[in-house]
Amino acid sequence: RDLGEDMDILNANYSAVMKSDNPAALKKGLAGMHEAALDARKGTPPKLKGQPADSPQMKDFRQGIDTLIGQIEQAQALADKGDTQQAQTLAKQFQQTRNENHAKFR
Ligand code: HEM
Repeated sequence: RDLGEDMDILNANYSAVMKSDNPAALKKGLAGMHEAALDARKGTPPKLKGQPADSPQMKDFRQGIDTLIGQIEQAQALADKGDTQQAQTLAKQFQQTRNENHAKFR
């Protein structure tokens, strides 16, 4: 899957997460985001095409994805405890991670 596809999957699941009004839908959306983020981690932004995988910018890109993955996992832990409200509050913060990284890499 290419990075753009993973981003579209992230996006669709993020909408589902923010709109979800029941724990099952929330968990499903978070799981979808997690899977897409793991695949995105293997990708290369078109802007960085041709760079070696260990270039500073590529490392920074993966760091950004890792930040998102960490946040998703925190939200999953809350959702698993039944803390739906808290999980959604945390999910709002994904936006900042998205925006910061889009400014750099998109
Ligand atoms: C909630 C988190 C995020 C959402 C919902 C999201 C959503 C999107 C969407 C909808 C696109 C346009 C995809 C397309 O061209 O079809 C995109 C592109 C992109 N995003 Fe994200 N994104 C998120 C987080 C991130 C993070 C954390 C990074 C980097 C560390 C990132 C890097 C990129 C890049 C490089 C592109 C351009 C891909 C391309 O043109 O092929 N995104 N994103």
